[in-house]
Order: sequence, then C-alpha cells, then structure tokens
Amino acid sequence: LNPSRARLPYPTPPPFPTCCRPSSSTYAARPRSSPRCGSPRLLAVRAMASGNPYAAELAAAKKAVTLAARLCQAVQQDIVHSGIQSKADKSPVTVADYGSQILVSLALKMEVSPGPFSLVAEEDSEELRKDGAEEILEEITDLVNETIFDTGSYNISFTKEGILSAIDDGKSEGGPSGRHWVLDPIDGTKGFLRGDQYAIALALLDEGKVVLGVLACPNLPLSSISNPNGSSSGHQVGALFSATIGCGAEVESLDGSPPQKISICSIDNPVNASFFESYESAHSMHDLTGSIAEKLGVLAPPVRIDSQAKYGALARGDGAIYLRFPHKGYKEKIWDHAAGSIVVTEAGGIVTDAAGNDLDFSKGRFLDLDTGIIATNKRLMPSLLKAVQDAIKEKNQAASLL
Ligand SMILES: Nc1ncnc2c1ncn2[C@@H]1O[C@H](COP(=O)(O)O)[C@@H](O)[C@H]1OP(=O)(O)O
Ligand SMILES: [Mg+2]
Ligand SMILES: [Mg+2]
Ligand SMILES: [Mg+2]
Repeated sequence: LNPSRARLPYPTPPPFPTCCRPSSSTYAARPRSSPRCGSPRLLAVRAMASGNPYAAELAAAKKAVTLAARLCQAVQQDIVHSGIQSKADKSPVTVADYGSQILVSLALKMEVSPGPFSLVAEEDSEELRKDGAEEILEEITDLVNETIFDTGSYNISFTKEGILSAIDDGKSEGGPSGRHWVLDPIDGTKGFLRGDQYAIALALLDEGKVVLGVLACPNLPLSSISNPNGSSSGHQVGALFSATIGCGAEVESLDGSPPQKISICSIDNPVNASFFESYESAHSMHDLTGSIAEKLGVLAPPVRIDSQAKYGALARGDGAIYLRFPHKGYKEKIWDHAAGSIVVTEAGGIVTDAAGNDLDFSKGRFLDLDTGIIATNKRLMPSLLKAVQDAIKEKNQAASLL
C-alpha cells in the first residue's frame, strides 16, 4: 500500500476488544450516511411496499458490496505496492480480498435485522495469524478503518484481533436449511492484480436455494462491452448487477444511478453468438471451449474476461454464452457462481453443469457437479449442451488413445 494510506489520517476511536461489535452505546449509533438503503426499519417498510420479500436483504447486499468496492478500487490503484499473500493452494490473496470480506460482513451485520448470521466466504485468517504476517495485518486494519471513515459508513473501528475475528465470520459451511450469505470478496484476484476485471460477489441462500445475488464489477463499463461505441451511458465504468428470485435482474452504476432491468440476448443462431470464458487458461480449458464453440458453429473469437463479471455481461446481452471448464481435479466453490447464476437466470438465461443439471448450492462450500458450467439463453441451450457433450466425448477418446 501507498505509505500515505498506512497511517490513519484521523484520531483512532477506542479499540473494541474482540471483534467489530463495539460497546452497546457505540453500537446504538446508526450509520452516518447510508446512500443506498437507510435504516433496517426503513428497509423493512420498503420491502413490504415493493412486494419483494428479500428487498431489505437486497438493499443491504448492495450497500455491502458498494462499500467493499470502494476499498478494492483504492487498493487496485496502488496495487504494485500492495501486499500479496499466497494461500496454501498457491492462489493469490491481497489485502483487498481480506478487507472486502470484512466490510461486507460488517455491513450485512449492521443492515440486516438481528438474528442468526451465517456467512460462507472464501477467505480465512489462517495466514494472517502466522509469524511474519503482522505488517500485512496492520495494513488490512488501517485500510478497513480508513474506508469506513472515508465513506462515513459506520461509527466503528477495528482492532487487529477484531479484523481476524471478522474474517473468520465467513467460516460457515452453508447447507440445505436456513439462510446463508455466500461471498467471494474478490472474484478474479488475478484480474484484480493485472488491473483488469474482478467482482465482489454476494448471494443469499434460503433453504438451499439462491434467492438473491449482487455483483459489483468496478472495472466493467456500465454499457455493453459488445458495442463500446454505441452506448448511451458514455464511458461510465463500474456496474452493479442484482437479482432477486422471481423479480428479474437489474444493473445500475456503482455510484448509484437508478437500476435498469436487463435481459439475456435472444440470439438463436450460433453463427451470430459470441462466448465468454476465463482470461486465465489455468482456470478453464481453452482447447475444450474452442472445440465446443466450433461444433456449435460460433464464428466469433472468445471474449476472455476475469471473474463473475462474465455472468453480468451475459445477463445484459453483451454476449450469448458462458463456458467454464476447469482442469481435472478442481472443485468449484459456491461463492464463484451463486451471485452470477441468479443474475443470469433472473435475466431469462439458464445455468447448468456440463450434463445439463441445475447447480445445487445446498451441499456446503463446494458444488458437486459434472465437470464444467455453461450458461446461455433458452433457445441456444439444447444445441449448446449437445456440442458440450460431443466435445467432451471427443476429448476423452483422444486422451484414451495416448
Ligand atoms: N486453478 C483454478 N481453476 C479454476 N478456477 C480457479 C482456479 N484458481 C482460482 N480459481 C477461481 O476461478 C475464478 C476466476 O475465474 P475466471 O478465471 O473465470 O475469472 C475465481 O473464483 C478464482 O478464484 P478467486 O476468487 O480467488 O479469484
Ligand atoms: Mg481466491
Ligand atoms: Mg472466485
Ligand atoms: Mg476470491
């Protein structure tokens, strides 16, 4: 981080002993400003008025990812100086992944009515509790406190112990009963480090089903990326996608323009289709996706972008298909697809595994699926599924000959 960010430019309020929960008198203080959603009581009233049973949770989720996006944007600007930890699986994790997770957890706890709180999130505090991690822990603490202060979100400050404990709020196992928030604090960390696309992806599971999802994509243009010259919203960057079950999907700017309904493209001829896939060939088999596209008759080259921004772009019709085929042995996590998949399905699309089965988010932290995830509109899905199955069979036959 930029050294100027390492020290707080304001007097630090008294630390709270364990986690983010301050003493009861301070906790009673409401957010100083609440640009998106207002108090939980107001949210509940709005929820009843809108007929959306999850309206309060949706507003809280939008506020949470918008706050986290502010932190991520600040860190991405300073990225060359920021700390990068390597996790046990060798994937990168930055101060922003941790900071984002803490802010989302904080905002949800502050905005959603009291009751059981369960969060299934990607990061945990294990690496930060090791010897040698003191400096990065201090950086995260400063970064989180500074973002809370700068945005005027809450009258709260974290201690280092509070930071560790807040990260571990995300250790829930999820499952088929009750409500669970599902969070990827930075989806597409490699894109984030490159200065490219990433998303803060947050969903809510209720009785094992995804009922709500929000995707903050700070680097995604607000208008279509398939037609960069013909946009009405100019060059505005930063898109917030959202969807609630049965209520459709929307996009709005990250700085608060009114939401607009979105829908998936209606293309039925694959010749006119384009497809999204991972930028990283280590995340998805580009040879297999190329063969699927060829069998289907897609002419356009793949559009490679990082993160669940692909689901958002697909949902608003920037492209027609999303293909994801991780290498053998990779286990998909629920936080990599929960928010994105509801944005696509509520925009009128379908998301399945390679065998055509719906994704099942009720099995804990992982998805138990037949290799590969595909998404498209209802018209293209039957021919896409056939192309997928033919391409997989061909790849397996070729492998068995080796
Ligand atoms: N080896 C891997 N194979 C597939 N996906 C991976 C792998 N390592 C990390 N990921 C996750 O894939 C997603 C990014 O996919 P894409 O390449 O399509 O952007 C991210 O969720 C990323 O995790 P993370 O959230 O840590 O960035
Ligand atoms: Mg990661
Ligand atoms: Mg991810
Ligand atoms: Mg992540």
